[in-house]
This record gives sequence, C-alpha cells and structure tokens, in this order.
Amino acid sequence: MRASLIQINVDPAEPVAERRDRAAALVREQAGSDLVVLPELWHVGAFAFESFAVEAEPLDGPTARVMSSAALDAGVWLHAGSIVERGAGGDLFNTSLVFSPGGELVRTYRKIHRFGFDKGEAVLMAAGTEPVTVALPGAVAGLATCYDLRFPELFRALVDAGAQMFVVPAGWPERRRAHWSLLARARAVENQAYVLACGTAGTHAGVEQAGHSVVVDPWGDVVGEAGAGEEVLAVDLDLARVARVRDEFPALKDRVLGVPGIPVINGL
Ligand SMILES: NC(=O)CCC(=O)C(=O)O
Repeated sequence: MRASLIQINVDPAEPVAERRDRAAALVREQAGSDLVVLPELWHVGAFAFESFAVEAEPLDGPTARVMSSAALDAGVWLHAGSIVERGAGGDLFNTSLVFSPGGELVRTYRKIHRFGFDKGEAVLMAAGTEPVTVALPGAVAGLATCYDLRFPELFRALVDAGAQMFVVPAGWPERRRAHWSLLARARAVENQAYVLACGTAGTHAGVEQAGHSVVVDPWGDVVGEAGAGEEVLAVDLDLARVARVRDEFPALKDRVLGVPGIPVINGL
C-alpha cells in the first residue's frame, strides 16, 4: 500500500475556504497512492477554539463535498482528517471523515478523548462514544485522533475489532513533540500494527505545531518521518508484515484476560 500523509500548513492568514481548495489540490496530486491522509481540524486549526462554532458544518457540508470530489478525482481512499461537525442536536464534534475512491463517505469517527482538561476542545465539543474501524484494501484500519494517542485502551479495543493499522490525524504542538514520536512508536509496538500519524505544520492561535508526521511499522521501526514544514510524506507499507510480526513474536496472543484488577476489553 502506498500511503501519502499531507502535513498541511495551518496559517490563520489563509482563509479557510482557500485552505480547503488547496488541500483538495494536494489530494488530487496524490493520484497513484492507495491511501491519502490529512490532519486533525486542518481547515480551522486544532487550537483555534474561537473559530470552532463559526466553521462547524454538517457531514454533507463544504469540507465533505470538496474532499469527496478530491477522492473521486484522485481515485484514492481518503482519510480527510477531521472537521468541526455540528451534530443534529447542535452539539459540536471533532469528526474524522473517510472517503472511498468513488467519493463516498464510508466512515466517520467522533474523537473520544477531547483535549484541554477544563478548556478548549474539552468544553466546546461533545465526546464521541464509539471506536471505529474501516476495511481498506489489504488491511483494516482503526481510527483515532490526536489526544486519543495517549489512551492505549482505545487502540487495544481497535485491535480486538481487527485493526492492523491505525490512522491518527493530529494537531500536535511542538512543545510536546517528544511525546508524539514516543506514543506513535509505543502504539505500533504494543499492538504490532502500522501507525500513520499525520500532523499539521505552522503556528495558529499562538501554538506552534510539531509537524513531524510519522509512519511506524508493526515492529516499531520508523518507515518515514516528515520535517517541521508543509510536506507530503509518501511511504510504501508492506501490509503482510503485520501478520509476520504477530506470528514471529506472538505477544498479542500472550494477553492474559480475566485477571482481577485488569479490565477486560471485550472488543466493540
Ligand atoms: N488536539 C489535540 O488533541 C492535542 C493533544 C495534545 O496536545 C497532547 O496530547 O499533548
């Protein structure tokens, strides 16, 4: 599988509609890839809290329409990162969108772990409640978003649901870049799965972004890593490697379930 992670620059001086069109053009340029990934809230900026309500949109809103047509034109599976979704009841969600090469919206994932403690996303958005997987050609992908990376139990639940890779759009700050790299590798090693972690570049709302999107293989080796600025990170994934690693070093099979005090995750 050829995967292209678009580490787009989020600059508050660039109008959202222009960034949307620019992102769509970048997706079209990835024709020939199998999977294209955009970061978390790239249209507005993950820390631009004051713009969340203004830029909120339904699942058939402007971002979804533009991304659907870009996926169709490029003929790729597209994880279009996340949008600020306005749900039917008016609540806001941080919602990831996955399109088929035919341009169909096949999966959505509402971020479960909201960032900010008692501020920002944590108070402005509602939490998702359901882990989500999607069957891509050659592998089942588990979906997670940014802060979710800190919660291994979500990833283990996704493995129990069949995930062989994780796609993690993010708006991770430079200040905690060491955590980003470490956690991406940890989730790959402990779950013996590929991790495709796609962040943003630039500075918005005064928060410098880490960039450094990274793809980690099921052994924990880094397959490719971006720099700090806008960049497309293109990598070839050997999806059969997941089964090989799981067979040759069967740590997942050694899980001991049912030990008092260790919660059992029963899958989805
Ligand atoms: N947008 C986010 O979820 C930010 C997460 C973050 O900054 C962290 O976990 O650290």
